[in-house]
Amino acid sequence: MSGLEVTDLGVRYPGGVRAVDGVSLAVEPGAALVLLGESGSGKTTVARTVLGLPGRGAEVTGSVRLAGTELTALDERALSRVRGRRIGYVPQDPTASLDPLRRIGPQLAEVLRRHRIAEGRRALAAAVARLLGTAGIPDPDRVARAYPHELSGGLRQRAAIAVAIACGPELVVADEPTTALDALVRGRILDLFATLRAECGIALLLVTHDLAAARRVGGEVAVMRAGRIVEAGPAERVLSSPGHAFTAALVAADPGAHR
Ligand SMILES: Nc1ncnc2c1ncn2[C@@H]1O[C@H](COP(=O)(O)OP(=O)(O)OP(=O)(O)O)[C@@H](O)[C@H]1O
Repeated sequence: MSGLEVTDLGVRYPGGVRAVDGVSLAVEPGAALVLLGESGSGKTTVARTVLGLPGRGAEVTGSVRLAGTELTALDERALSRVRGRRIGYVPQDPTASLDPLRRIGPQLAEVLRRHRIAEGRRALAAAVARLLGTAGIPDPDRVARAYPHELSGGLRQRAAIAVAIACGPELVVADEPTTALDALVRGRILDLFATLRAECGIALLLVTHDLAAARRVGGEVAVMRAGRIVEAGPAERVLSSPGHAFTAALVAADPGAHR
C-alpha cells in the first residue's frame, strides 16, 4: 500500500508503562487521520514512533510501513534519511524546528541543499520563495529575510511547515500544530494542511485533543484511550454520533460542542 500503514503497534517503556497497545491505522496519500484522545492516551507516542523516535528504552513491537518500507527495521542512519525527506514533522511549537539565530530563507536553503533538492544561489533562492508560497506565506521575500522572532505565531508556524515539506514528503506528522495559535489563525493553518493534501498528495497524521480541529480537518479520526484505539471512522460520523462511551464523553466535555 502507498501511504502510511501501522499494524498492531505496541510501545512499552522501562518500568512496564504500555504507552501504545495494539494500534493499527492507515493514511493514504492525500488523506488525513486525526488521533484524538485525552492527555496521556498515547497519541504523541504513536506519532513519535512513526517518526522513529519512540524515546530512550522504548520497546517497539508491530509494524510501521511507509509506501512499503518497514520503518521499524531501519537503522538510525536510514531512519534519519527518511525523516525530513519522506516524512515531515510539524511540532506544536514552531521554534522547535526553527533556528532562532538564522533568518528563515537561509534555514530553508540549508535543508534544500542538504537533501540535494536544489543547488546554487539562484536555484536555492527560487526554491525557497516557492516553498514559502506553498506554505501560504503572502510575502515570501520579507519572510525569507526575517528571523523567527520577528514573525507572528501564524507565520512562524507556516515557516515551520515549509521546513517540514521542503523535501516533498509523502507523510506529514503534526503534533498539536495549532494549539498555541488563536482561533482564526488555527483555522487557516488547518486549511493549509488541506491544501497540501489536495495539491501535493501529502498524507497527514495529526495529533490533537481539539475536537474543533478534528472536525475542520475532516477525514478520519481515531480516538485513543490508555494506549488503544477505542473508535475510528469518518470525523463527521464519529464526532456527531459516537459509537463508544468514551468518545461520547469526550464530545460532551468539549466546550465547542455546545456553541
Ligand atoms: N519516554 C517515555 N518514557 C516513559 N514513559 C513515557 C515516555 N513517553 C511517554 N510515556 C508515557 O506514555 C503514556 C502516553 O503518553 P503520550 O505522551 O503518548 O500521551 P498523549 O496522548 O500524547 O498525551 P498528551 O496529549 O498529554 O501529549 C503516558 O503514560 C506517558 O507518561
